[in-house]
Amino acid sequence: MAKNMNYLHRKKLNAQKITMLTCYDYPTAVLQDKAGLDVIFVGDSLGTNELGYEREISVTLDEIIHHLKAVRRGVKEAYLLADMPYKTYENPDMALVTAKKLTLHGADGVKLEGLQAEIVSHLHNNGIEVWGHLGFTPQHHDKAAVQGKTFDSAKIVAESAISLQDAGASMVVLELIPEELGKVISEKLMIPTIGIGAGRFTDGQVLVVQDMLGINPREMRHAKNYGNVGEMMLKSFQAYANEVESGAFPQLTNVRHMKDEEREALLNWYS
Ligand SMILES: Nc1nc(=O)c2c([nH]1)NC[C@@H]1CN(c3ccc(C(=O)N[C@@H](CCC(=O)O)C(=O)O)cc3)CN21
Ligand SMILES: CC(C)C(=O)C(=O)O
Ligand SMILES: [Mg+2]
Repeated sequence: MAKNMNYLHRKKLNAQKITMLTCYDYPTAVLQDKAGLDVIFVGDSLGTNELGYEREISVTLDEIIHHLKAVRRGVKEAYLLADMPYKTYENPDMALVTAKKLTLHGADGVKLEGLQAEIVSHLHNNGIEVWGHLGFTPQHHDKAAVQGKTFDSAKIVAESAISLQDAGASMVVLELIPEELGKVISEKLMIPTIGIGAGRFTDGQVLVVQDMLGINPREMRHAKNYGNVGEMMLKSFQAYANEVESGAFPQLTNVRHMKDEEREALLNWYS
């Protein structure tokens, strides 16, 4: 049976870690689903990692939906989450229109950034599963920096997480915060926390797929490279180009031939 919110909450109760990755295309979705990932996530990091924009705020709702539909076709078991893009949840009504479009196109839940308790409760009251996102939030912060390093700022993040839970959020993502704060919030909340650069003690982890595959050349402290896929792609592209130029590809095994009489007819017609 496909994974639902109940499954994710039960994992926290059983002290089992929740696994999550971003995903922006069909073939990657098929592989992540086959690998048994719990949550497959069409984030607005689509913009910077897949579409080549400078910032996440350039991503439109139509672009998220375009990729969400492709990912949906590949996901059978995992929970499918989609980000609400920048400026698409400015008030409760607009947020509900956006969230309904995303769920209509296959999202099991939607995620939004910041302490938006009124919007979270409106979506929750309308049957939408809402994920919060606190700490460093790319839609509101220009430059990546760890949030909640002082007691006062940490308390604000922790209290915001509690407010999101009280407003009806089902899950909360914690991005770029000290490990101590990630631990405190995860212990305090009933709902599961998913960390990215938030230390070892959150209820689950998420990474951007290009970072963990080694496609993104940028080294980031919070990420880990699990396979030099970027290097494999580069080598494959170079080998292909070299073989086409040298005539080594294609070979006899790659081609198809006509039946004798058809070939004869073609050559007769040609000459
Ligand atoms: N490729 C990619 N990976 C991510 O993890 C990611 C995205 N894109 N886009 C959306 C957000 C933005 N995130 C980011 C963006 C930048 C840093 C970064 O510059 N980190 C610095 C250290 C920052 C600090 O410690 O203050 C680093 O060197 O790791 C981290 C997370 C996480 N998310
Ligand atoms: C970094 C994660 C949490 C995210 O929001 C995204 O990839 O868009
Ligand atoms: Mg995002």
